[in-house]
Parts: sequence; structure tokens; C-alpha cells
Amino acid sequence: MLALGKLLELTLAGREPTEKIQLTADGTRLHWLAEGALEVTPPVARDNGRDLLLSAGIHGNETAPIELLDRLVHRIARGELKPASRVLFLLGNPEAMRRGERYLEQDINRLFCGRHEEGSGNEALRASELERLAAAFFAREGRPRLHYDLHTAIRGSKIEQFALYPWASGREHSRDELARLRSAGIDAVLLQSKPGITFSAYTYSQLGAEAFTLELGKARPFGQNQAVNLDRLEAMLQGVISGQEADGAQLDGLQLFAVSREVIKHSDHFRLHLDDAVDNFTELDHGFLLAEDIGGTRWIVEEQGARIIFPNPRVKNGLRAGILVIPTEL
Ligand SMILES: O=C(O)CCC(=O)N[C@@H](CCC(=O)O)C(=O)O
Ligand SMILES: [Zn+2]
Repeated sequence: MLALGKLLELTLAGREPTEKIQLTADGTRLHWLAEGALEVTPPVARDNGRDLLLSAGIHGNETAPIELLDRLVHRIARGELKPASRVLFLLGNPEAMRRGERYLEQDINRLFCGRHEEGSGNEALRASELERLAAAFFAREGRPRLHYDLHTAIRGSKIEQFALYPWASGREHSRDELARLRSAGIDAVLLQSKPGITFSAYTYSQLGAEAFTLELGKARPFGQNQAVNLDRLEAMLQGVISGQEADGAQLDGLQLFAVSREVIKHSDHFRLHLDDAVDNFTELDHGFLLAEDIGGTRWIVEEQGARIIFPNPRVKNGLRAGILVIPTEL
């Protein structure tokens, strides 16, 4: 295997490859652009015109998706998977990956769309670098742009694998992209309805990519992801990379949700009235007191069919401590 196929190994070891550009026997070019960043370019004769960005490790302890990208990079570097699309692999937060932590000082996934300019520290710098790498990769005109930012969640989930689809003014959510997700085993999609500050929100709203955050199971350390089944996603990604996707993807069975309210933690007095064992997508009863904060702020469930995702009272003040979602249709 080409040495650049060891993207993950090099990144975890904090090492730079001596040779930054290598070619496989079939003419695929691998280019180490920066720590944790590998650009894959097919030979011109095989290029199908699509640009695919795959990111993982934006949260350093979410290892199943990192292992998935590692498998894809290995197959490309061995010449077993022959790309027809350009692909950029990004491992988001290398230092957090090395320490097995979600983040060190700041959650990188709250630092996009300009937020890194207000902050300081290594994670703000890395968010800025990731934006620059993504923007340079997606700079070629006339090529469809696709980004999957792969995550696993802190809690278990009643819907194991789901996506979050960002929002941008004047753009409609794509049925074809939703069908592609369905074919990859994604059971539900949360359709956002306002601007975001995540990596996928950045590539969607500012770079014109079709972009998704994918939640793929529960976060566990490296080597302990046997319970996370990524077979269907892996097959779909290999199809997009090689340009040999199965036809006829359907939306059937895909559950759609809309954000009803984001619960923002305003102060250290914030209290969330949910147990740590409560799964994502748990239904909440009408009238349930979900959270309280300073100044008598109370979040009472008023929506019919409301469910909670990402409840987390330990986020920093000013950040999202949960999302109340409701079923919706396209
Ligand atoms: O399990 C949790 O509470 C968080 C899991 C996670 O990292 N989710 C992403 C979602 C990003 C998005 O809203 O598109 C995040 O919180 O950054
Ligand atoms: Zn995550």
C-alpha cells in the first residue's frame, strides 16, 4: 500500500509523510495537503466530474466514522477502489482524536461560518483551516459538490442512523440526495430551517455543496465499534467514489423531522430534567418540563409528537443543549 494510505496512522502519530504526493498503479493521485487532509484525484480519463468531501473526527472521540474513512483510504491506496470522483478526506480534530476527547477547549463544530474569527486557540485555527481546505477543494466550477460529515452520538438513539440536513436561504432540500441517504441505511433526516454554525452548514450554505451531518450510532473508543453497522453507508460511499452507484434509490420509509425549538443553555443554573440514559428521539409528553434556566426560563413541551435529540446539559453557556423535533413532510 502507498504510504499516504496511512492517513490515520500518520495523523494519530502527529507525523508528516516525507513524500506528500503519490500515485497508485492505476494513476490515482494522493496528495497530503495538511495534517489529517488527503486529496484524491482520479486520472483525467476516469474523472466523472463529481467532488466528494468526507470528514470525520470533527469530534475526536467519535471513532467509528474515522475507522470507516481509514478503510476507504486504504482501499484507494492499495488500488482496490478506483476513484472516478475527486475526494477530499478530512480528519477534523487530530489532537482531540489522539486524546480520545470530543474536543479540548472548544467544540470545532460550533466554530464554522465565521465563528472561529471570534474565538482563539487551536480549535478555532483548525476550523479556519478546514474551511480553507473545503473551499479550495470545491473551487472548481460546474462539478456537483457533496459533503458527508460523519459523527456518532453521545447517547443511544431510538433511530440509530440519521442525518441533519442544513438550511440556506432560497435552496430546497433535494429528494435525490434524501433517496441516496435512504439507500445508505439512513432512517431519518432532520431538515434544518435556519442558518447553522457546523461544518456541514458551512459547506452547504457557503460553498453550495449538498451537505449532511450523519449520526451513525453511539460514540466508542477505537477498536470498539462492532455494534456500529456501517455496511450500507460504506457501500454507498464506495459507489459514489467509484462512480458505480446502484440505480433506483427510493425515499420509502425515510422519516422526516423539523426543528421545533433549540434549547439553548444560557447560564450555569441550567437544569435539564432528563436522565443521561434517555435515548435520542425519545418522545416527550405534552406539558413535560424539559429544562429550566436563570431568570425563571422554562422549556415546557407544547408540541404534539415532540422528540428530543442531543440533550446535553454540559455544553458551554450560549450553546445548544438539545433540540426538540417534530415529524414533518417534504
Ligand atoms: O450526541 C450528541 O449530543 C452530539 C452528537 C454530535 O456531535 N452531533 C453533531 C450534530 C451537528 C449538526 O447539528 O449538524 C454536533 O452536535 O455537532
Ligand atoms: Zn459529533
